[in-house]
Amino acid sequence: MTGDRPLGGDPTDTMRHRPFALDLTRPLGTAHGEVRSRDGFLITVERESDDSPVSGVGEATPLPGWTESYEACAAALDERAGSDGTEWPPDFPDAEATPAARHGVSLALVDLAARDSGERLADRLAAEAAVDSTPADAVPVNATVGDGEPAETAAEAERAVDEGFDCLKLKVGVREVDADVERVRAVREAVGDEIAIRVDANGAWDRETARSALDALAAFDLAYVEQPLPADELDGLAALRGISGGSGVPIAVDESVAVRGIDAVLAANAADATVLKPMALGGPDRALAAALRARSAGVDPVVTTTIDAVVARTAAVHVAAAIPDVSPCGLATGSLLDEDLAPDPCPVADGRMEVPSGPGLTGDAFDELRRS
Ligand SMILES: O=C(O)CCC(=O)c1ccccc1C(=O)O
Ligand SMILES: [Mg+2]
Repeated sequence: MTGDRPLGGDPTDTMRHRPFALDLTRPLGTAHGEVRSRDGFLITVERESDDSPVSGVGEATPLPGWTESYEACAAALDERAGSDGTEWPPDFPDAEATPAARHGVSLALVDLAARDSGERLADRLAAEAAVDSTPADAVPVNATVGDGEPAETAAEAERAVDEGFDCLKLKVGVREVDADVERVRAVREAVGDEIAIRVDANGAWDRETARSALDALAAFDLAYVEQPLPADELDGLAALRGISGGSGVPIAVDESVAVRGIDAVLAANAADATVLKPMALGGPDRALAAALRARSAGVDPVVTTTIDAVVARTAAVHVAAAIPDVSPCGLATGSLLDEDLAPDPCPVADGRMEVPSGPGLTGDAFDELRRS
């Protein structure tokens, strides 16, 4: 056990979970393999101690590479003591061993607590983390573009820009470096110089390949290259950064944070920016804490998900809103899912996502989910 307690939690809370399975509209090609479907658990918690029952909802959608396996997540949720409300406090899922399970449980509890006190989830999280500025009402987001042929990738990028995105994230590392360079060139030519372009290699390259990729990609004014090396290679990542005479392309980490933790990443000086997935870090509270630690170390935090369903995506929007002046986040992924648990309460317009006004995640909008 990491021993940390969730926000909220009361002896009269009862918690339940049920499985769901959602397909993507089409597979998202990444160097880590194709993401085709998202299987997870919806978690509901209810407090029935007084006349006005309050409820909360959470989501645990594991993705190996970032979180525990589906089976380990299921076991952590099944085995959690106190799920019938008779034993409290329950064994809380361990943030390092089962981050997705902990995410689901802690989200349900903090949603309940925020609904109980009439606060937006973002406001509740910011207050608990002692953030002194008021969370935003909208957060900037990037468009997510999977692997594909250069013309296909450029067309998808152009569509995103037409929809109002001014920051694009392209998956790379599925193909040879030369082929990826042509894809990035095609996108830069298609969208012009005003659009921010990020690329995400998902740990595909070794040090030599990464160095030549960064040298070749330096021509395209990239905002950053995400996870150019495998998660564990913190020293290699530090060496790739501009400060040590590299290509000048900023480096972001993602898998490294999930695998090694934010403190190891910061101590190693491994990154200019850090991607933070609440599902991989054990919950919205832990993701916000990591973002604030990164920010104070001069590392730019970016909130994304593992293509989560609407409950966890909405929670991630609240986390992003609680980070002062957050950079574009990878949260505009609802359209990648063929179906979802509930209608999306966060419209995307002009490259920004609206933060629901609450209380909790989104007022009463998930109530039907809570009852199901
Ligand atoms: O950051 C984004 O734009 C969307 C999230 C994303 O790319 C992703 C989705 C599923 C699994 C891994 C990743 C990733 O960032 O590597
Ligand atoms: Mg990534």
